[in-house]
Amino acid sequence: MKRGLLIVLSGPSGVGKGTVCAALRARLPELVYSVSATTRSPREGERDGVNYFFKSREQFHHMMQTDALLEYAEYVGNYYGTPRDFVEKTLSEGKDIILEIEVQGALKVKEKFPEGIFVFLMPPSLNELKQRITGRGTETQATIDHRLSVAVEEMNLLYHYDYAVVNDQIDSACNRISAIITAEHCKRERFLNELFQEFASVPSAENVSER
Ligand SMILES: Nc1nc2c(ncn2[C@@H]2O[C@H](COP(=O)(O)OP(=O)(O)O)[C@@H](O)[C@H]2O)c(=O)[nH]1
Ligand SMILES: Nc1ncnc2c1ncn2[C@@H]1O[C@H](COP(=O)(O)OP(=O)(O)O)[C@@H](O)[C@H]1O
Repeated sequence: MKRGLLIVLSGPSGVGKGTVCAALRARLPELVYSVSATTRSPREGERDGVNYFFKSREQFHHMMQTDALLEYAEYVGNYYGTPRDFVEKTLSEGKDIILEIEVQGALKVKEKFPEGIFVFLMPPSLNELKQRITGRGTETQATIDHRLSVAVEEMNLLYHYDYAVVNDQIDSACNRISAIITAEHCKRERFLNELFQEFASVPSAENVSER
Protein backbone atom coordinates (compact mmCIF):
# COMPACT_ATOMS: atom_id res chain seq x y z
CA MET A 1 0.00 0.00 0.00
CA LYS A 2 1.16 3.55 -0.73
CA ARG A 3 2.42 5.22 2.45
CA GLY A 4 0.78 8.37 3.75
CA LEU A 5 2.46 11.76 3.80
CA LEU A 6 4.25 13.00 6.92
CA ILE A 7 3.60 16.72 7.23
CA VAL A 8 5.50 18.74 9.81
CA LEU A 9 4.06 22.15 10.69
CA SER A 10 6.56 24.20 12.62
CA GLY A 11 7.71 27.76 13.19
CA PRO A 12 8.37 30.19 16.01
CA SER A 13 6.37 30.19 19.22
CA GLY A 14 3.19 32.23 18.96
CA VAL A 15 3.10 32.34 15.15
CA GLY A 16 -0.18 30.41 15.15
CA LYS A 17 0.84 26.76 14.66
CA GLY A 18 -1.83 25.43 17.01
CA THR A 19 -4.51 27.71 15.60
CA VAL A 20 -3.72 26.99 11.94
CA CYS A 21 -3.33 23.26 12.60
CA ALA A 22 -6.76 23.12 14.26
CA ALA A 23 -8.35 25.01 11.34
CA LEU A 24 -6.64 22.74 8.83
CA ARG A 25 -7.84 19.62 10.63
CA ALA A 26 -11.39 20.93 10.62
CA ARG A 27 -11.09 21.43 6.88
CA LEU A 28 -9.31 18.11 6.17
CA PRO A 29 -10.91 15.60 8.55
CA GLU A 30 -8.99 12.69 6.97
CA LEU A 31 -5.70 14.26 8.08
CA VAL A 32 -4.50 12.39 11.19
CA TYR A 33 -3.09 14.47 14.06
CA SER A 34 -0.11 13.28 16.07
CA VAL A 35 -0.88 13.90 19.76
CA SER A 36 2.39 14.74 21.54
CA ALA A 37 3.53 13.80 25.02
CA THR A 38 4.53 16.66 27.32
CA THR A 39 5.61 17.35 30.88
CA ARG A 40 3.86 20.74 30.91
CA SER A 41 0.70 21.11 32.99
CA PRO A 42 -2.63 21.09 31.18
CA ARG A 43 -4.13 24.51 30.44
CA GLU A 44 -7.79 25.11 31.12
CA GLY A 45 -9.92 23.04 28.76
CA GLU A 46 -7.08 20.78 27.60
CA ARG A 47 -7.70 17.03 27.76
CA ASP A 48 -5.28 14.17 28.21
CA GLY A 49 -4.96 12.14 25.00
CA VAL A 50 -6.67 14.85 22.93
CA ASN A 51 -4.43 17.92 23.19
CA TYR A 52 -1.44 16.13 24.69
CA PHE A 53 -0.55 13.04 26.67
CA PHE A 54 0.31 14.76 29.95
CA LYS A 55 3.25 12.97 31.59
CA SER A 56 5.38 13.32 34.71
CA ARG A 57 9.12 13.88 34.17
CA GLU A 58 9.73 10.26 35.20
CA GLN A 59 7.19 8.96 32.70
CA PHE A 60 8.66 11.14 29.96
CA HIS A 61 12.19 9.94 30.73
CA HIS A 62 10.98 6.37 30.50
CA MET A 63 9.56 7.11 27.02
CA MET A 64 12.90 8.63 26.02
CA GLN A 65 14.88 5.65 27.30
CA THR A 66 12.66 3.06 25.65
CA ASP A 67 12.89 4.84 22.28
CA ALA A 68 9.12 5.41 22.31
CA LEU A 69 9.58 8.93 20.90
CA LEU A 70 10.37 9.77 17.29
CA GLU A 71 11.84 13.05 18.54
CA TYR A 72 11.68 15.17 21.65
CA ALA A 73 12.82 18.62 22.68
CA GLU A 74 13.04 20.69 25.81
CA TYR A 75 11.16 23.92 25.32
CA VAL A 76 10.83 26.72 27.87
CA GLY A 77 11.42 24.32 30.78
CA ASN A 78 9.25 21.42 29.64
CA TYR A 79 9.70 18.34 27.50
CA TYR A 80 7.64 17.68 24.39
CA GLY A 81 7.86 14.58 22.18
CA THR A 82 6.18 12.70 19.35
CA PRO A 83 5.10 9.09 20.09
CA ARG A 84 6.82 7.00 17.43
CA ASP A 85 4.52 3.99 16.98
CA PHE A 86 1.43 6.01 16.15
CA VAL A 87 3.26 7.89 13.36
CA GLU A 88 4.66 4.68 11.85
CA LYS A 89 1.29 2.91 12.03
CA THR A 90 -0.60 5.81 10.44
CA LEU A 91 1.86 6.14 7.54
CA SER A 92 1.87 2.41 6.87
CA GLU A 93 -1.95 2.48 6.72
CA GLY A 94 -1.59 4.97 3.85
CA LYS A 95 -2.96 7.89 5.87
CA ASP A 96 -1.45 11.39 6.02
CA ILE A 97 -0.34 12.59 9.44
CA ILE A 98 0.46 16.11 10.66
CA LEU A 99 2.92 16.91 13.45
CA GLU A 100 2.61 20.38 15.00
CA ILE A 101 5.97 20.74 16.74
CA GLU A 102 8.66 23.31 17.53
CA VAL A 103 11.70 23.77 15.32
CA GLN A 104 14.36 21.67 17.10
CA GLY A 105 12.11 18.62 17.00
CA ALA A 106 11.17 19.29 13.37
CA LEU A 107 14.85 19.19 12.37
CA LYS A 108 15.26 15.85 14.16
CA VAL A 109 12.25 14.46 12.28
CA LYS A 110 13.85 15.63 9.04
CA GLU A 111 16.92 13.46 9.75
CA LYS A 112 14.70 10.40 10.16
CA PHE A 113 12.07 11.22 7.52
CA PRO A 114 13.77 13.26 4.79
CA GLU A 115 10.79 12.44 2.56
CA GLY A 116 8.50 14.38 4.94
CA ILE A 117 7.01 17.73 4.01
CA PHE A 118 8.40 20.48 6.21
CA VAL A 119 6.31 23.63 6.44
CA PHE A 120 7.55 26.71 8.30
CA LEU A 121 4.82 29.06 9.44
CA MET A 122 5.90 32.72 9.36
CA PRO A 123 4.40 35.75 11.09
CA PRO A 124 3.46 38.65 8.79
CA SER A 125 5.77 40.89 10.89
CA LEU A 126 7.83 40.89 14.11
CA ASN A 127 5.36 43.24 15.69
CA GLU A 128 2.47 40.92 14.92
CA LEU A 129 4.42 38.01 16.43
CA LYS A 130 4.94 40.02 19.65
CA GLN A 131 1.24 40.79 19.78
CA ARG A 132 0.26 37.16 19.29
CA ILE A 133 2.59 35.93 22.05
CA THR A 134 1.35 38.62 24.44
CA GLY A 135 -2.29 38.50 23.35
CA ARG A 136 -2.85 34.84 24.09
CA GLY A 137 -2.89 35.70 27.77
CA THR A 138 -1.88 32.25 28.98
CA GLU A 139 1.69 33.13 30.01
CA THR A 140 3.45 35.22 32.64
CA GLN A 141 5.59 38.22 31.54
CA ALA A 142 8.80 36.23 32.13
CA THR A 143 7.56 33.38 29.93
CA ILE A 144 6.44 35.85 27.24
CA ASP A 145 9.92 37.44 27.16
CA HIS A 146 11.55 34.03 27.02
CA ARG A 147 9.23 32.84 24.24
CA LEU A 148 9.87 35.97 22.20
CA SER A 149 13.66 35.64 22.39
CA VAL A 150 13.38 31.95 21.50
CA ALA A 151 11.06 32.87 18.59
CA VAL A 152 13.56 35.33 17.12
CA GLU A 153 16.27 32.62 17.10
CA GLU A 154 13.82 30.08 15.71
CA MET A 155 13.21 32.28 12.65
CA ASN A 156 16.80 31.57 11.52
CA LEU A 157 15.92 27.93 10.89
CA LEU A 158 13.55 28.79 8.04
CA TYR A 159 16.01 27.65 5.36
CA HIS A 160 15.91 24.02 6.51
CA TYR A 161 12.29 23.78 5.42
CA ASP A 162 10.62 22.87 2.13
CA TYR A 163 7.96 25.58 2.31
CA ALA A 164 7.40 28.90 4.07
CA VAL A 165 3.78 29.88 4.67
CA VAL A 166 2.83 33.31 6.00
CA ASN A 167 0.10 33.16 8.63
CA ASP A 168 -1.49 36.53 7.94
CA GLN A 169 -5.07 35.21 7.95
CA ILE A 170 -5.92 31.77 9.32
CA ASP A 171 -7.98 30.89 6.24
CA SER A 172 -5.29 31.99 3.78
CA ALA A 173 -2.62 30.03 5.65
CA CYS A 174 -4.87 26.93 5.53
CA ASN A 175 -5.41 27.43 1.78
CA ARG A 176 -1.66 27.53 1.23
CA ILE A 177 -0.99 24.41 3.29
CA SER A 178 -3.87 22.53 1.60
CA ALA A 179 -2.39 23.46 -1.79
CA ILE A 180 1.01 22.13 -0.68
CA ILE A 181 -0.52 18.83 0.43
CA THR A 182 -2.44 18.49 -2.86
CA ALA A 183 0.69 19.26 -4.89
CA GLU A 184 2.77 16.76 -2.91
CA HIS A 185 0.15 14.08 -3.52
CA CYS A 186 0.24 14.84 -7.25
CA LYS A 187 4.04 14.48 -7.30
CA ARG A 188 3.69 11.00 -5.85
CA GLU A 189 0.90 9.83 -8.16
CA ARG A 190 1.90 6.62 -9.91
CA PHE A 191 0.14 7.56 -13.15
CA LEU A 192 2.50 10.55 -13.56
CA ASN A 193 5.50 8.20 -13.43
CA GLU A 194 3.84 5.84 -15.86
CA LEU A 195 2.98 8.73 -18.18
CA PHE A 196 6.54 10.00 -17.98
CA GLN A 197 7.91 6.55 -18.86
CA GLU A 198 5.49 6.23 -21.74
CA PHE A 199 6.77 9.54 -23.13
CA ALA A 200 10.38 8.49 -22.47
CA SER A 201 9.89 5.43 -24.70
CA VAL A 202 9.15 7.65 -27.75
CA PRO A 203 12.33 8.13 -29.86
CA SER A 204 13.77 11.61 -29.40
CA ALA A 205 13.38 14.12 -32.26
CA GLU A 206 17.02 13.90 -33.40
CA ASN A 207 16.66 10.13 -33.98
CA VAL A 208 13.58 10.49 -36.17
CA SER A 209 14.27 11.43 -39.80
CA GLU A 210 11.95 14.07 -41.20
CA ARG A 211 9.72 13.13 -44.06
N1 LIG B 1 9.62 18.98 19.47
C1 LIG B 1 8.33 18.95 19.79
N2 LIG B 1 7.65 20.10 20.00
C2 LIG B 1 6.34 20.03 20.30
C3 LIG B 1 5.66 18.80 20.40
N3 LIG B 1 4.37 19.07 20.71
C4 LIG B 1 4.24 20.39 20.80
N4 LIG B 1 5.42 20.99 20.56
C5 LIG B 1 5.73 22.41 20.51
O1 LIG B 1 6.00 22.87 21.81
C6 LIG B 1 5.77 24.28 21.86
C7 LIG B 1 5.01 24.66 23.10
O2 LIG B 1 3.73 24.08 23.05
P1 LIG B 1 2.59 24.55 24.05
O3 LIG B 1 3.13 24.55 25.45
O4 LIG B 1 1.38 23.72 23.79
O5 LIG B 1 2.36 26.05 23.68
P2 LIG B 1 1.84 26.73 22.33
O6 LIG B 1 1.80 25.72 21.22
O7 LIG B 1 2.86 27.78 22.08
O8 LIG B 1 0.48 27.17 22.68
C8 LIG B 1 5.04 24.62 20.57
O9 LIG B 1 5.97 25.23 19.70
C9 LIG B 1 4.60 23.29 20.04
O10 LIG B 1 4.52 23.28 18.62
C10 LIG B 1 6.41 17.61 20.15
O11 LIG B 1 5.92 16.49 20.20
N5 LIG B 1 7.71 17.75 19.85
N1 LIG C 1 -3.73 34.50 11.43
C1 LIG C 1 -3.87 34.98 12.66
N2 LIG C 1 -4.30 36.23 12.86
C2 LIG C 1 -4.43 36.74 14.10
N3 LIG C 1 -4.16 36.06 15.23
C3 LIG C 1 -3.74 34.79 15.11
C4 LIG C 1 -3.57 34.18 13.82
N4 LIG C 1 -3.12 32.92 14.01
C5 LIG C 1 -3.03 32.74 15.35
N5 LIG C 1 -3.39 33.86 16.01
C6 LIG C 1 -3.38 34.09 17.46
O1 LIG C 1 -2.01 34.10 17.88
C7 LIG C 1 -1.89 33.53 19.18
C8 LIG C 1 -0.84 32.40 19.12
O2 LIG C 1 -1.37 31.32 18.36
P1 LIG C 1 -0.99 29.82 18.67
O3 LIG C 1 -1.76 28.99 17.70
O4 LIG C 1 -1.16 29.51 20.12
O5 LIG C 1 0.58 29.81 18.30
P2 LIG C 1 1.70 28.68 18.42
O6 LIG C 1 0.99 27.35 18.49
O7 LIG C 1 2.53 28.83 17.19
O8 LIG C 1 2.50 28.99 19.66
C9 LIG C 1 -3.28 33.05 19.58
O9 LIG C 1 -3.88 34.04 20.42
C10 LIG C 1 -4.04 32.97 18.26
O10 LIG C 1 -5.42 33.18 18.41
